[in-house]
Amino acid sequence: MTELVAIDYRAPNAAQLFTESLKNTGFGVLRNHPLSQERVLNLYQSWQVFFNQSEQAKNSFSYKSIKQDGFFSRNKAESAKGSSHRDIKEYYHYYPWGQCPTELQGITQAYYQAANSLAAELLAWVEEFTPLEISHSYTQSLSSMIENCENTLLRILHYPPLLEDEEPEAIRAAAHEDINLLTILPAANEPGLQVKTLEGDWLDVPSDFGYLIVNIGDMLQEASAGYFPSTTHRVINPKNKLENKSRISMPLFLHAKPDVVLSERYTAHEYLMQRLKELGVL
Ligand SMILES: O=C(O)CCC(=O)C(=O)O
Ligand SMILES: [Fe+2]
Repeated sequence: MTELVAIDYRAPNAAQLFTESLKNTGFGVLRNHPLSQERVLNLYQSWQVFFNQSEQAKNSFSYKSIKQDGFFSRNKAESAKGSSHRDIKEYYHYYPWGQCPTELQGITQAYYQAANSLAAELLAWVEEFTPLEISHSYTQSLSSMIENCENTLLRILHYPPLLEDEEPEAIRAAAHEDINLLTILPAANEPGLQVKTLEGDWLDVPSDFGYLIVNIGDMLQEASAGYFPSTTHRVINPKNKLENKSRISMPLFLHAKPDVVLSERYTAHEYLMQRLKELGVL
């Protein structure tokens, strides 16, 4: 794999091309997809206003450890598994049942629903093009794993401009794999996302505005006995002063219902709890 090519969501063979890309690289990039750019841009701008507030104002939405909805300040941000530094970021975990600033509730919920429906459709594409010998071992259909799941999470991330008082080894998001089944992520407003190739090189993910980046998470890797690889990715720091701006991004993490049996080793709930402990946020 040397580059990721964007697939037209509306092409007749999109489902097949997309699933092949996920299988071969852990990532798929879609263009011409139904999540409106205008809506995404509006959310970036509105959440930037939220993040520009004082710590005190933001902390009135502080997350609660078990439920995990709400604001994670920079000094509570997760450290990637195996990393000894916190990522240089702050973020908000939005669930339709969770806390949300009133002025952001309407647009955020509308986006959550649209993104959740698209993610469900993409999971159905993956299911359709899973070889039978692999899908035989799914304990239930992929589509039924997510039905009415309340754990699907919209994370709104803000990576502030660097002040140069950060720990020297800390980066915006250290190398990690996502926990869930599938992640869908509109291109952020600034570059920085990189994916690790099978050969171990870091590759820039195309960040043209309007692209949708999709990746496999650990739960789908676990449920498919490794057939679909959960790919390592990271967000690097701005390369120079000119690039040293706020960066907003908005992944939706599609989750399996807690009681879904992923494999002989884990239910979705057991797996999630183990991973949250590793990230230092439980
Ligand atoms: O900010 C990004 O582009 C990616 C964020 C990410 O990988 C994550 O939050 O899991
Ligand atoms: Fe991630």
